[in-house]
Amino acid sequence: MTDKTALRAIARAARAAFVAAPHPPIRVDARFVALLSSGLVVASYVPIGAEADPGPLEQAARDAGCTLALPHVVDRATPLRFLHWEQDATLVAGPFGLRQPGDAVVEVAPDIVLTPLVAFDRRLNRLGQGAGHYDRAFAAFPAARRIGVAWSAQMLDTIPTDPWDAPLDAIATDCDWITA
Ligand SMILES: Nc1nc2c(c(=O)[nH]1)N(C=O)[C@@H](CNc1ccc(C(=O)N[C@@H](CCC(=O)O)C(=O)O)cc1)CN2
Ligand SMILES: Nc1ncnc2c1ncn2[C@@H]1O[C@H](COP(=O)(O)OP(=O)(O)OP(=O)(O)O)[C@@H](O)[C@H]1O
Repeated sequence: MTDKTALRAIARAARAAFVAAPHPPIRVDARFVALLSSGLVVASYVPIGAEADPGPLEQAARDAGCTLALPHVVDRATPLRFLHWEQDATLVAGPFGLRQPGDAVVEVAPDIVLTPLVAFDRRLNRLGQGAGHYDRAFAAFPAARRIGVAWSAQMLDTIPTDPWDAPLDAIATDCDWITA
């Protein structure tokens, strides 16, 4: 646990330095587009701080006729819910500086989860915020494809894993599409 905390600090510093300089957007790999089809529910996220902007992947999903969703968070302890994200819908302020759909918006089950990362490694292990929101979401939707989204600078050599950690299926960065 302490290990993960120290690695988060390293990766957040690398991420902040990366976005402080000019950088390309997240790449849309043809292998991501190949996963998309009309009617699939793709959960994305609204980036905060120096997080990677998943916008290009969202656009590809909308172009393919997918339905978009966003996580809705109440606090650290409460599992997140994925709510329908109508294009141009008004988002409301949530905890942690997040923008999210209002809590009355319809809940959906994601087929693909675009997952914000604090850090990742080549073996598709990830570090998030440490509140367990995505760990619990992956347990709740085991059939959903887990796609990490991060800047290339957030890659670490090795991320330690705990029994509850599910590896990602793929990671989209500004320069790579990483799979097993
Ligand atoms: N953009 C985005 N949306 C997201 C997440 C995320 O990581 N990023 N989540 C991921 O689970 C969920 C929200 N859960 C969160 C849990 C804890 C913190 C948190 O502790 N934030 C720190 C700042 C960390 C930083 O600078 O990177 C804080 O508020 O002190 C944030 C979000 C769902 N939505
Ligand atoms: N299925 C689950 N149900 C309840 N709690 C869980 C579950 N999976 C993980 N947790 C808890 O969530 C926390 C996750 O901590 P960890 O440091 O691994 O987060 P993380 O890897 O940064 O991932 P996340 O993005 O999900 O926060 C741990 O306290 C763990 O006990």
